[in-house]
Amino acid sequence: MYNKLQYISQGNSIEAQLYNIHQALDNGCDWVQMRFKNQTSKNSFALAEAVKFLCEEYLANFIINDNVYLAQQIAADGVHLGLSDTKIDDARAILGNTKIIGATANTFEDITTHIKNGCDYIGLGPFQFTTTKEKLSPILGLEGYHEIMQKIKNHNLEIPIYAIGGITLENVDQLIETGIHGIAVSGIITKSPEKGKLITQLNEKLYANVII
Ligand SMILES: Cc1ncc(COP(=O)(O)OP(=O)(O)O)c(N)n1
Ligand SMILES: Cc1nc(C(=O)O)sc1CCOP(=O)(O)O
Ligand SMILES: [Mg+2]
Repeated sequence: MYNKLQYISQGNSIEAQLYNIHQALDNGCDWVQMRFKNQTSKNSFALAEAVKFLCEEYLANFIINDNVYLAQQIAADGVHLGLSDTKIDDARAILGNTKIIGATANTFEDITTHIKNGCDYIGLGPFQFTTTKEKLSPILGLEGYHEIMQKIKNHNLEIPIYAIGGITLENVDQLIETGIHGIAVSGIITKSPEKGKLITQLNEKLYANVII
């Protein structure tokens, strides 16, 4: 089973990214997506190497946003690809079958296409407005999640769905009720002054009904 809480990294420098990722790991996150936009290859590689080392130390999953070749180069656990990024089958050909490939969806049709193309999980969003990402797709809201999750059930599709976009602690129970597998969050963790408490609360909610 994939972990249910994915932290998407933030920070405008290598140092800021590393600080934020280290804090998230140290306070209980076990899945990091390194999202470091508009950087030189040298900077991205340097950060990725350091994050890989950290994630190994904390036994956390480590995937990279957008950059399939970087994920291959540093042997990350996988990659997350958006609707305008590298195609899933091309990424699979590069990374092989053992790596995680996540894909962004905004509609039920996006999800069925991604499943056909062999992705491992879906990031479905945006749930609500967020300043973390520019050029957001149409906001889904709770109603959008209910509709799409219902269609997934009706078509007997099985793939982990992660809600994403402006999610706060207060949204998590209602999102879980729609049938999502987990959440991918950035701002609430980066900005939290009490990361340990927040991540514990998020994990308690996300794993409340999991029988081990
Ligand atoms: C888990 C997860 N879901 C969605 C996204 C968004 O990916 P994308 O649409 O490619 O946008 P950028 O993150 O690249 O700006 C994500 N990163 N992670
Ligand atoms: C990276 C990303 N992708 C989104 C999408 O809808 O595809 S929303 C988003 C931002 C997630 O960060 P936060 O938790 O700070 O809103
Ligand atoms: Mg992308």
